[in-house]
Amino acid sequence: MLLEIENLAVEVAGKRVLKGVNLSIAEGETHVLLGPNGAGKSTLFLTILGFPQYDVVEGSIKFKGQDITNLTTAERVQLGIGVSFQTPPAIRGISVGDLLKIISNQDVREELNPRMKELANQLKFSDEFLDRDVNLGFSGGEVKRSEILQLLAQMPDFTMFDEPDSGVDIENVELLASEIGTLLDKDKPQRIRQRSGLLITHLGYILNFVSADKAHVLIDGVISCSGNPNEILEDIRKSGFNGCVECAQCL
Ligand SMILES: Nc1ncnc2c1ncn2[C@@H]1O[C@H](COP(=O)(O)OP(=O)(O)OP(=O)(O)O)[C@@H](O)[C@H]1O
Repeated sequence: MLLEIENLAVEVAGKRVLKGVNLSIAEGETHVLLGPNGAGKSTLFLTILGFPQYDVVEGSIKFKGQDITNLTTAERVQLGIGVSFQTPPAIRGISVGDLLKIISNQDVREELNPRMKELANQLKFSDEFLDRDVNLGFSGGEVKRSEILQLLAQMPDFTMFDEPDSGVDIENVELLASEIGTLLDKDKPQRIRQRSGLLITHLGYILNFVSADKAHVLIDGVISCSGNPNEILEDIRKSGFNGCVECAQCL
């Protein structure tokens, strides 16, 4: 298993948000995390990433067989974990181009390397755009495309995407989905895929363009059910999260 989460309980600002989450993701797999507002989806992401305000009070997180529960965020990123944030902060004084150089271990005094320039072009970013401060005054779509560009500079083994399609128009969703496919080895046959991912989506629109192996529904801090993404989404579209709430009560 690439990622193994066992009985994870997490408190934020003194409130227990995750109440015993179990989740395993194998190499080459893409999983989807569904659930109503406030269920704890982003909390799970930020705990996997090791943000200090998310206090693990029970359970463990293993990555590539190593217990990472007490590692810093920087150590986890070095091990190969990446994230596309739902609403990333603006960074004054650091340009997108400089950030890309830092992520891809390039000297910031040098020209951005041709591979990154080409990726920036693919994501519809001009040279002038690369000189702008990260996320400062960016449109919703530009923020999302910039997050994906940073991930392409990093190429993590495991990537979490928090609502990658929210606030993005149809044309740009297709573009983003194609790059997300690159980050998840979708251009390779399933048996030789190595990169894995976990995707939060509310409406499931992105799944029309990015295939997923398994979905999980998080209700009030526990995973109430797991299974085929299309079947689970269809149930939720028909009857909302009511069925999942009943399942959660049986756990
Ligand atoms: N830093 C924080 N301080 C206080 N409460 C927090 C903090 N972070 C999360 N919470 C609370 O934890 C609960 C879960 O929030 P979280 O953002 O993880 O939910 P979510 O499932 O991602 O929701 P959404 O679908 O609306 O994005 C919410 O009640 C939220 O208010």
